[in-house]
Amino acid sequence: MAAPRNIVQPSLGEAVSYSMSLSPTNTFHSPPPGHGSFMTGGFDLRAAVKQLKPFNTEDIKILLLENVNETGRDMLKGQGYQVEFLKTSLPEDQLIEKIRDVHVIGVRSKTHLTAKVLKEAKNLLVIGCFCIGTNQVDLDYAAKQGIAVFNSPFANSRSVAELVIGEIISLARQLGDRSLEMHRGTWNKVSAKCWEIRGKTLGIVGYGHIGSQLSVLAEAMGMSVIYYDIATLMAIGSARQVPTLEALLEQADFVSLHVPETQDTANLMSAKQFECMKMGSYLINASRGTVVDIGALVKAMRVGRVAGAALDVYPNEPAANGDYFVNNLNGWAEDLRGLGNVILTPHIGGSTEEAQRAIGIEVASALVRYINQGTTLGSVNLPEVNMRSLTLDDHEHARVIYIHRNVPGVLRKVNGILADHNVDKQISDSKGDIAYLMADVSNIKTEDIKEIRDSLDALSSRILTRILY
Ligand SMILES: NC(=O)C1=CN([C@@H]2O[C@H](COP(=O)(O)OP(=O)(O)OC[C@H]3O[C@@H](n4cnc5c(N)ncnc54)[C@H](O)[C@@H]3O)[C@@H](O)[C@H]2O)C=CC1
Ligand SMILES: O=C(O)CCC(=O)C(=O)O
Repeated sequence: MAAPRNIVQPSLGEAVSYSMSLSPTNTFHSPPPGHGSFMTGGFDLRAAVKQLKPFNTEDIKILLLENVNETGRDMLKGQGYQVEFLKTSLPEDQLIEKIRDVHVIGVRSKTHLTAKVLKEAKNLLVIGCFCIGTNQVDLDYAAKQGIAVFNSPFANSRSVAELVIGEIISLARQLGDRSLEMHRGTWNKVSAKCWEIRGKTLGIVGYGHIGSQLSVLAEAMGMSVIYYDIATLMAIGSARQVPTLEALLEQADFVSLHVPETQDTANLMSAKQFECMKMGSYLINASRGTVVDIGALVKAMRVGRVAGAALDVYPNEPAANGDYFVNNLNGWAEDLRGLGNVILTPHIGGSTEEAQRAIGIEVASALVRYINQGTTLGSVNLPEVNMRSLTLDDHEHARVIYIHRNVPGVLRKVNGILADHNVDKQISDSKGDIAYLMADVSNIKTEDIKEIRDSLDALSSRILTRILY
């Protein structure tokens, strides 16, 4: 069982500001800040939001890794937080050194926030994954430490789907090879084994945000779409769900993978699955590197079972740009580089200006909301609890946030502590072993706040107490 953490609470001080500016040229495919429920957390605010404080905002230390977009950086800096920004990920030893000190960390897909790393993060309140995938974070461990995790669930989905459409055509026409040959000075005009994609069958594995978006685009290009998913999902357009992965592999000319990294998806495409694929079919993987057994893919390509592949993700990816796509990192790298009609990209599926700007804003907004207001709306590892913001009309109010182990009798004890105060509103929810309670208390004096905090901290169920006022 995780021990309760003692967050170093920054000193009492000035209120925080909720202002932010946006470039008028930005296009958003996620709801922008200030748009309906996005910033207000589902509530239509009629009165001015009260700026809550337990801290000087400049006491909040944020570490942003992996070149998080400037929209997100600016928004966090605009709050007055201390923001350190690095373009790359960090090796584990350096990450551990840095994470000891910070209240917030922002990462993308390459920074592994394992239990070993998070154990050292004594002050960490919240993690922002500026991407879709959250497999790089030990979500359970984080929850047990009371560390909230937020991501951006669909802001780069369209970018991935568009990349895949480009790759389907490129593989069918062997564009990568023709272009390489021309770069080397060779004119090689061929039509053998080059195809139109019209009328071909695309098999999508994982029909979530990206898979379903790809389905729409592929049908618009004249393809037939089938999909396999562990959930029964509504087909979009004329797409058709098939009952098994094998059924999909037997029918598809192009197979595109869009599943998350889980225990079940490790080596989802292995020797047995390649044998089920049609002779001369194509594979695209822009999900996670662990989903494909690449050694088995190389073999399937050498015997012509697979006529081309586009890979955007790899089991081991380097922390920074450079000459890293070699066997030291992944044992089969040279084999892949030697094969014809293989498109290799450095995990750029979500790397567009549009996606990165939208992700920056979406995740930074969630972080600001969590730090300043305590609402967990959109958290991937804590129960989602949302309460309307305190307004300027709410004098002498405090917002009590108590993250605790989900064990019997806690609410009775918490309500005992709050019993002599006027609890205006209270919400509690649980997710597995963890529960999150928020209560707005009125007619409260500064000395009451300390007493409430000390009493809550003394409960055996406590993971983390925060009081915003
Ligand atoms: N290459 C890149 O830059 C990017 C890669 N990704 C990756 O793509 C993945 C998918 O993204 P979304 O579509 O947004 O996720 P999503 O969560 O919306 O959809 C995933 C779908 O996969 C299904 N699924 C899960 N396990 C499965 C299994 N064993 N077999 C079949 N279906 C299974 C789920 O039921 C769900 O419908 C992400 O988890 C991430 O790892 C996401 C964005 C960018
Ligand atoms: O762009 C990135 O850093 C990661 C994209 C990705 O794989 C994701 O969003 O899950």
